[in-house]
Amino acid sequence: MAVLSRRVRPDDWKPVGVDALEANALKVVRSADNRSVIAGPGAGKTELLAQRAAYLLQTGTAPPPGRILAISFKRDAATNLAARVRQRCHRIHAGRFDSMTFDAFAKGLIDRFGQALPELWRPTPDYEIMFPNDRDYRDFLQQQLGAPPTSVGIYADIQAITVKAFERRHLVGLPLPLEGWPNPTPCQWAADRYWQTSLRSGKTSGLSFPMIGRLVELLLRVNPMARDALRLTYSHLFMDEFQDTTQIQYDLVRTIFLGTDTVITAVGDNKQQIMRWAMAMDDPFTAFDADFAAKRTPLYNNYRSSPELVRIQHVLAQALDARAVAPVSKTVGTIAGDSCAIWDFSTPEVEADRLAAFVAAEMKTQKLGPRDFVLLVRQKAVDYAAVLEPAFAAAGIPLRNEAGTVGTVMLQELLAEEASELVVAILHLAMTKRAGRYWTDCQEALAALRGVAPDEEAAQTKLARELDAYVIKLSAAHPNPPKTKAIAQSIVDDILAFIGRERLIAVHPAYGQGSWLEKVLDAVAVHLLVSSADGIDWSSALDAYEGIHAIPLMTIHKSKGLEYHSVIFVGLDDGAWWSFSNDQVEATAGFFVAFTRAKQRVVFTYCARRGSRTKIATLYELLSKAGVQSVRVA
Ligand SMILES: Nc1ncnc2c1ncn2[C@@H]1O[C@H](COP(=O)(O)OP(=O)(O)OP(=O)(O)O)[C@@H](O)[C@H]1O
Repeated sequence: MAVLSRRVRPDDWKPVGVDALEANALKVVRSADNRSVIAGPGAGKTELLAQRAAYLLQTGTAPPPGRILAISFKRDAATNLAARVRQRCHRIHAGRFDSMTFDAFAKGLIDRFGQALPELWRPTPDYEIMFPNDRDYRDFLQQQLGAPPTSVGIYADIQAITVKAFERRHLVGLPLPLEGWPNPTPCQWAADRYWQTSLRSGKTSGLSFPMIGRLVELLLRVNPMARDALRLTYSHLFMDEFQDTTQIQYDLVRTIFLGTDTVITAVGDNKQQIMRWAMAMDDPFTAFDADFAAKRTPLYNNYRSSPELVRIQHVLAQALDARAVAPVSKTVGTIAGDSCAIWDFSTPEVEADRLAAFVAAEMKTQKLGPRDFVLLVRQKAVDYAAVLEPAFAAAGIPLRNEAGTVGTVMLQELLAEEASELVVAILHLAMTKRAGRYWTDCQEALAALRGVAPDEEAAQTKLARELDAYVIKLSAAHPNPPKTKAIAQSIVDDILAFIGRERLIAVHPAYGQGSWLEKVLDAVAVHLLVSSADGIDWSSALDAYEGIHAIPLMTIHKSKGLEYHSVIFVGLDDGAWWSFSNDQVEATAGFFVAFTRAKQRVVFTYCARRGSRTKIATLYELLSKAGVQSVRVA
């Protein structure tokens, strides 16, 4: 698609890369006020943000040196949005679009300004990121804490604090008091002890992401210079998947941007709210509309799914929101036969064989690739992978558990890490034929790392020569993919030395903190070695690294924001949905998210050996109401 580097008059601007936007989407793209966009799956919410970025940058409505900040919840959602903007905008424009996760945004701020926090709340500069779980909180409350001072309360008061309430209500539930809690209640005393232990008990502080969010909010509340710097930097703020915003994140946005000229666009879908367990607010849109005087704008189209799937989706949507409006599918149905069915199997092994055969046949007859399919499960993907993987391998389709870990890093996260992307791009350029696309990627990434602007021609040419010389040397040194961990490690180290460790850290501050860069680089080497097995050539090894020829297996949570031709949901049974009755709304929302990832087909599988279907009878009733049939397959 053609991208513009010159400025366009707002009246002449046209959507880039799509034929048209629906009327309301276009209004939001061109809006100069705060907007909340609540719309169903596939309505083009993320696309709307990409188009709005193009509009603001190409028309000069967001003039330089101002920048646009886009905050997403998941790493791959942030990378996906950045990629859509890069496709639609000239790199001079796309360079002013910062797309990151909430956690990365908060962490970047604490890394830059954290030492300006008052001593009581100041972490050590080399703090570690912690992921405490219920057991850790229970240990702290019941084993480590002991009795409070008599002025605060008695031991029984501490014992009465539930683990769930401790984190979400007391530890990070409210903005932090600058001077600490003057007359603490037993709960506040316990929270204070946890904070002080985390900040100061070891050589380095240990902080969870919610704690970092609270510290940043405090930092910006009491440090007007840092706050003003952000307000001046960002003329526009986008928030994707806003339904999953936590109170911590919302308070942070409010502290930075409330009452400023920064124009905010928040998009999301309440029916896809599946993060309440992770402290998502009950109704962030209503709070946002009230605080920021945001104008709510609905969207009515569905650009992802076929008319038949949109019809079934609407039955599910109404179970979550009785007032849901039926969306209009803008996609043509392309498959013969049922768009959705429940397939019953006698055993998980038979199920795996039949699914593998089905996918292999569909790939052949419909000319689909393995990445047009996804195997979704509710949780414990590893257990399902153990049965599914051999069956798919036997059918010639590698299966990849995206939630699996490489070293200490989750595979899905590793692939979105800048360090991993850079190493792979340089390897493609050095080791494979027809690597033109990687040339541009490498040149742009290196220019960004070295601070070379796109219009500095002499510096760009020098960089191109250096890159050229380096890839020739690298390919001569390693004609074949690595056969040992030591060689894999030495390739990664060599590339890092060329890129410049310090430069990488300067541009991506997360790598300068703790041992994260080492963990990522180790995972890159391990994954490179695993992908190079069987003496294959570089091109196949790099394809295996990126999983290009593998069918992905993932949980519903990991599938948010993604889309596939066919979704195969394995295990629609009480076993997988054991907690259904605890939070029926959130579980149904999860079911809705899974269903709505499909463009053309959804298959649910059931196998009695994994559980019955009485606890989740409501889900079966919904499917039946939508006319979905159960079929006994084998
Ligand atoms: N105006 C449009 N014209 C054509 N295709 C579009 C348009 N808007 C979005 N799409 C396509 O429709 C699909 C869904 O869009 P997008 O991912 O932006 O939806 P979403 O509302 O963010 O979905 P979800 O909430 O389910 O993640 C994508 O493949 C996107 O490229």
